Amino acid sequence: MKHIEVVAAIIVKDDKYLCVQRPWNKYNYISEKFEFPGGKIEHEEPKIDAIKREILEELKIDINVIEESVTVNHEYPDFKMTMYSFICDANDYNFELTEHIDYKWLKKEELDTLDWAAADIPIVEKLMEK
Ligand SMILES: Nc1nc2c([nH]c(=O)n2[C@H]2C[C@H](O)[C@@H](COP(=O)(O)OP(=O)(O)OP(=O)(O)O)O2)c(=O)[nH]1
Repeated sequence: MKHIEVVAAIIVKDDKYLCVQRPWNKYNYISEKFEFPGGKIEHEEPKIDAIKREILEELKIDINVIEESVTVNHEYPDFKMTMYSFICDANDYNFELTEHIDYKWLKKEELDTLDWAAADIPIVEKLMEK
């Protein structure tokens, strides 16, 4: 089974977390689900470079990586993934959605109100217990 490595940014602003909604996808289990912005690591790319690159591409903002958070290993029906998550902030939060269809800034106790991609559940749980 295909194995992908993904980086995800947990972007924090005033104690709220940026949650973004994926567009429609042929895999119904990730289609229109909420996630943390990010994407696949390129060949031999350092993880910090990957997350900064993905957020610049997806949201058009420059983020600061504060610390690494949970690493999730998850198996979907069609592929396996390892996802590295990072707590991040930004100097300018004026982002543009270039790929996602919606976003929400939520307080930690509100995070479980969204329909998350299954791989994100361990990250959400960790944030909620902070
Ligand atoms: N970025 C991100 N991807 C996630 C999360 N949760 C989750 O299951 N995924 C899955 C969805 C996708 O199958 C995969 C990330 O791939 P992607 O398609 O967003 O990555 P990419 O931007 O590099 O896309 P592409 O170049 O292949 O179009 O990881 C998450 O919180 N953030």
